[in-house]
Parts: sequence; C-alpha cells; structure tokens
Amino acid sequence: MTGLAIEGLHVAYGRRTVLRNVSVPPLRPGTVTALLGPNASGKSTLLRSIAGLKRQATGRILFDGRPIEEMRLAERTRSVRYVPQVYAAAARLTVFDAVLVAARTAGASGGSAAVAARVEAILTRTRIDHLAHRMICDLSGGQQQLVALAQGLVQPAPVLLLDEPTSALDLRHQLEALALLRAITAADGHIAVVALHDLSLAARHADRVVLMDQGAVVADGPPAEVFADPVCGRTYGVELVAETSRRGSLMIDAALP
Ligand SMILES: Nc1ncnc2c1ncn2[C@@H]1O[C@H](COP(=O)(O)OP(=O)(O)OP(=O)(O)O)[C@@H](O)[C@H]1O
Repeated sequence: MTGLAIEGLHVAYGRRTVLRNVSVPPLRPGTVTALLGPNASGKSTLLRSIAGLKRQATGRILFDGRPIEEMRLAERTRSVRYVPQVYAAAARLTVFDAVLVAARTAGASGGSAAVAARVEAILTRTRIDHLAHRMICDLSGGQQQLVALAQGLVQPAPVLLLDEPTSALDLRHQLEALALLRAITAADGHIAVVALHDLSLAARHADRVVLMDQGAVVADGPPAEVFADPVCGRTYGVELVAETSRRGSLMIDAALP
C-alpha cells in the first residue's frame, strides 16, 4: 500500500493525552494535505510524531505499508523531512551555508559543486538568492521563514512535513511558498503535510484537508467538502461560509457567532 497512513495514534506529554485515536487513511504521493485545527488541537504534535521526534503511546504510522518507527534512523531521515514552526533563527551562519548544511544533513549526494548548485537552485526558487551571503540572524522573520522553507526543500524527502511555513510571510510570499511546495510535491511524487491556520490558503493549495480538534481528527476530505461541513465552523467556534471567488478559488469567510 503506497502512501503515509496513521492508525489509532495516541500521544501523551506526561499524563496528558494530546492525540486521541488519530487515524488518517493513506495520504497519496504527489499530494498536499493541509492539517488544520484551532490552537493546541495537536497539529504540531502529530507532525512531530510522524517525524519521529515524539513517540506515540499506541498506534502506528505507516509509510508504504511499513511502520515508520521500525525504520533505522538513516532511513527515516531519508524518508521524512520536517520543517518546524520554530527554526534556528539565531544561527551564526549565512543563508547559503545554512541551506548547504541542511542539504548535507538530508543526505544530498555528489561533489561540492553539485550540492552547491542544488542550494543555488532552491534559493532562486524560494526567491532568496539575493540573501545568500547574509547572516540568518540579521534577517527579518519572513526572510528567516523562507530560509527554513529552502532548508526543507533543498533535498526533498518522500514525506515532507511543514509546520505553519507561511505564518510570517506576506500575501505574495504565502502564495509563492505554497505554489512552490505544490509544484515540487506534484513533480517528484512527494507526500506533503502542512499545518496551516489560513483556511483560504488551504482551500487554494491543498488536495486534502485533515481537521483536528482537541487531539482528534474531526473531518478529512477534499477542501470543498470539509469547509462545507458544519463541523468546521463548530471546531473553530465561528460561523464559516465557503464561497467561490470570481477567479474560481474557494474563499473562506469567518465571523464571530
Ligand atoms: N512539550 C510539551 N510538553 C507538554 N505539553 C505539550 C508540549 N507540546 C505541546 N503540548 C501540549 O499539547 C497540546 C497540543 O499542542 P500542539 O502544539 O500539538 O498544538 P497545535 O495544534 O500545533 O497548536 P498551535 O496551532 O497553537 O501551534 C497543547 O495542549 C499543548 O499545550
């Protein structure tokens, strides 16, 4: 069975259970899934569990039918790439070097010229090539977030996990970042899972939406279906209306009840 699937996952911090019986039928290669839900609903914990940074109490995470926790560290590192919500902004490294280190850590093969070419290519695609020789710690929050995106995409893995990769970006950079993620995912057949708070961005860029509430999955399906489901507004505690814009994009309008 190809894809990434989650079966009956329970995860706790100490005695507090934060993921309750989370099951997600296979996410398919070449697709982007938006992981949605209110603050503290468990999105980051789920991504960290898939990345192997948080161990589950029970349940399984299967990649192409194999439990991911049974993989050796090197294989898991090759298979799963995780871009956290909080990144190493204080690093005393230039943008180029930080992305180079990420490429090497992720197993980029080839001589130094080949890896440097990969780095240059992703800096261009994320439109931060002009920042290549700046220190990361001197960049703006949005620029630092683009560096983190470049680090995640320089050597993509079959499973790409991104935790709120657009939270610090302006409108144009949000659209560009998710369009790039989608293009890379579709072209190379990766499975991307992206935690997001912007429902309209999710509607526009995701093939599938998984909605979480209090550590459980409460809806899962194509964006138009999930956003039309009353559970979506209930989960966020707002009144939601999903409308198609003049451009044909699904837009989500929210108001307090
Ligand atoms: N290291 C930790 N130790 C203890 N509890 C934690 C830890 N990390 C997260 N939690 C708790 O787990 C729950 C889920 O948190 P998580 O960060 O997964 O939510 P989230 O949906 O990603 O939230 P947000 O949208 O606010 O980033 C929260 O109640 C949080 O307080």
